[in-house]
Amino acid sequence: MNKEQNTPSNTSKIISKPRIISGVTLIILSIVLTLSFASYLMNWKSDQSQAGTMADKTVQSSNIFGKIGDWLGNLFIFESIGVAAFVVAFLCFVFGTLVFKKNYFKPWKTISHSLFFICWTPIFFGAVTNGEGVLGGVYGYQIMDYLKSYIGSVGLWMVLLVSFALYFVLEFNLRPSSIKNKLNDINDNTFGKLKSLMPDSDDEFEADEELEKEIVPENISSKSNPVKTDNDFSNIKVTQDFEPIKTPNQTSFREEIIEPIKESVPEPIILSSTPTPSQKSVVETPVAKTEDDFSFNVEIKKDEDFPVSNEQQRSEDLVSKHGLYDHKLDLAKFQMPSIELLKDYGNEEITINKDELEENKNRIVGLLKTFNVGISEIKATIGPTVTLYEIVPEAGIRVAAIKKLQDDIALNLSALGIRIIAPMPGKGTIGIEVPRKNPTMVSMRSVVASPKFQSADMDLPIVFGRTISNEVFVADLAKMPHLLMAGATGQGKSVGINAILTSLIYKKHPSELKFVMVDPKKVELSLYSKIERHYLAKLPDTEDAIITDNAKVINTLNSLCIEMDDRYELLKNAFCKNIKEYNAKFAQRKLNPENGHRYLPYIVLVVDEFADLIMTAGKEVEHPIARLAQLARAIGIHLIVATQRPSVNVITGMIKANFPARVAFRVISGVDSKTILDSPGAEQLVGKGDMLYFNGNDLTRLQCAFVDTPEVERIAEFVGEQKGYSDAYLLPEYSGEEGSSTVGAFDPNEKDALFEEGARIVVSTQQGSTSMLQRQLKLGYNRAGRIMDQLEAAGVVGGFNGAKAREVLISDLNSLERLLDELKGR
Ligand SMILES: Nc1ncnc2c1ncn2[C@@H]1O[C@H](COP(=O)(O)OP(=O)(O)OP(=O)(O)O)[C@@H](O)[C@H]1O
Repeated sequence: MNKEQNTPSNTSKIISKPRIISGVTLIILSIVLTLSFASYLMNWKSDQSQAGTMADKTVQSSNIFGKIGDWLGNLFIFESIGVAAFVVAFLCFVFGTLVFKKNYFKPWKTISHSLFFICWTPIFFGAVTNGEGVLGGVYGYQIMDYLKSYIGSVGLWMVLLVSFALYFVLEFNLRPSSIKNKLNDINDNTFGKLKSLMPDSDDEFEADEELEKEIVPENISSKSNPVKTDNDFSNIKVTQDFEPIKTPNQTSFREEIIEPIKESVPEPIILSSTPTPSQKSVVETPVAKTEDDFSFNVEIKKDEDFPVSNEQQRSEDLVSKHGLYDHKLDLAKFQMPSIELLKDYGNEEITINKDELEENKNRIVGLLKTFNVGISEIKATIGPTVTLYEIVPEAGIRVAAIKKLQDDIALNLSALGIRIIAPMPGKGTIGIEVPRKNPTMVSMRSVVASPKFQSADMDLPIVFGRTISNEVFVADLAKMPHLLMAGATGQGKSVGINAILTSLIYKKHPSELKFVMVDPKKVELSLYSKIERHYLAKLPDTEDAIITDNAKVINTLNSLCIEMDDRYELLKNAFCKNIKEYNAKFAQRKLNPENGHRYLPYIVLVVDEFADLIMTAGKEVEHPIARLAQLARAIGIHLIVATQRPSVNVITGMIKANFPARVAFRVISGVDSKTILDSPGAEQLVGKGDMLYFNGNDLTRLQCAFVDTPEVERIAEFVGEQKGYSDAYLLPEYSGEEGSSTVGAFDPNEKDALFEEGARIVVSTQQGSTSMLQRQLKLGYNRAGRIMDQLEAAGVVGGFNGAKAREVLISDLNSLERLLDELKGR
């Protein structure tokens, strides 16, 4: 079963009948065995002579359980493992309690301890008794005899002692440091106490009796601090697990305490004549007694003085036993894709075409001169697609004057893709980006292999490509936190999406990341179906993880909203602010899976063609997308929404406001560029992956890395062929909401109370718009949508029309009133 996907909900505490029966049976059996064994040990000599007389009624057994008890004792103790048979009885008891779901015992730990004693004790008693009596049983005697014949008595004892010592070291994970600390503790607790009660023989100062009386309780009070702490902890559980709490200062802690007291002895100064209980747990620094004869204590509380909560203790125990939780464990052998799967497109060195550079420079300088713009300096930076010419204008020339010349310069340079950046942010220059005649392709392989990406310490690193100064550009999707992509057809959008997905797959283990893929074009993302059981998420009971049907998108988006709400609940219960903190806490075993806690992978929703969705499903898609975009960043759900048509009815204000990070490939018009980037420029790009990235503040021109379909296919195959989870990551179930389905016939009984009022508003304004109804009637979207559907069923408005308002079928209020009367009569 896929651990990751199956969140244990609250385990039922109701115990089934068969469990009760088996639990009681095991516990009774353990009692019978214990009593039989004990009784057998007391009477075995007499009872053994009656062996084989089970059927003979005249023969009596002295065992408390009669012949059966006798038989059990004989079988387990004499013929098998001697006194270690009690361990078997104990195991029955342990399993009995486990069946009742009582975790008094840790099953594996108990079994391993028991097995050791079942093996070791008979041999030990075999060696001690030299086979006499029943303490070692036949097994103990024979093994002991066998070992003795090979390694002699000394060897046998050495084996027994060494194995016992090894058992302790391994079972209790003893280390020299912890043993030393333990010994120190014992030393301090016993000798230390005594010592503190005795006058120091080295001390030259001879304390008079009265003074000693005052010092003694003080010494105890100071020194009792560690002792007290130990006792406190031992109430919970004394193992080396507490070492982290004890070790830091305990030894030095005591030294610190003893020192000042010793020093204080020669002077007639007393710490505190009446120590209060609270003073026992603090470090006390004596300060010289003043003339006024009152004592003055300085307290510095140490970490170990504060009680450790049960929760914290539990998680520390778990971590020391099992280590941190490893979310990769389910797919521990999973291999991240190698760089070799990406195609090497050969030399990507940028070649300098001096003639082209010189020519462009002369043109720019000449042109600016004709417009009376003098230049004091010009510098060129060559990138993969464009060359950036940075101009330092002569003193007194206004930037706006140069900006106005943008079109003239472009015309003069007879090239597309001129972008003027005036002024260059952070520099006192004006930038002119001119596309190169022979651009250099940026391969995915080169950017993935770059140290910048390899060493990127980000939650969801994405390598987009290279900047115009040929620098690899890496951004963190988790920080964006959602990305809106637009670009006219054939300008590199799909390649861009593949570059993003590839970057994430190269950096994230399947346990850390899941994609929800929406592909209305049906072919763009189909390659990723191979990685369904590794990286994809889907709704339960759906066949394909990649969603191509718009109706299913609505369910998936709503399901993601439920997942978001669930995750917020988990974060709230765990007192965490974001997914990172939550997962860290989970790894430290501070969150109990029995309370629904689980490791949360990031979820990235990729929508390849958003326009198509908005056109067919309108608000039903817009609302959950906006909701996710507004709220989902903290809980690790990030959206990547791409569209060919960046028009305002696709990228609505609500969507735009929630997607601060945007990518624009070449678009058709300046208006489209403004819609996506809030500024012109994207219409000037040269296509083929030439893009602008806007992160809310800066606009960066990039050449997107190129990753071809066969490369993606190879990566998907490489991942898909490896062992995956049993299924895709399952999103919460979502059964469609009312109003989202098809509209049936008008039912007057189900008519909304505001139906008539709504109808009048629609007819009087001649607008079949749900949001208008929402505003006018001050309703929630769902109710307004329901009224609109009833209006449709009643024939007041036409059918759903994408993002557009519905057609109003009734032209005036008189006709409407007639219709309403008619409906009432039905
Ligand atoms: N980063 C790039 N580097 C080089 N060439 C590219 C790059 N991106 C795209 N191209 C070229 O442009 C072509 C079209 O790219 P792509 O399929 O990504 O366009 P698109 O915007 O997704 O188009 P559509 O919306 O119609 O699917 C590619 O086949 C490729 O030849």
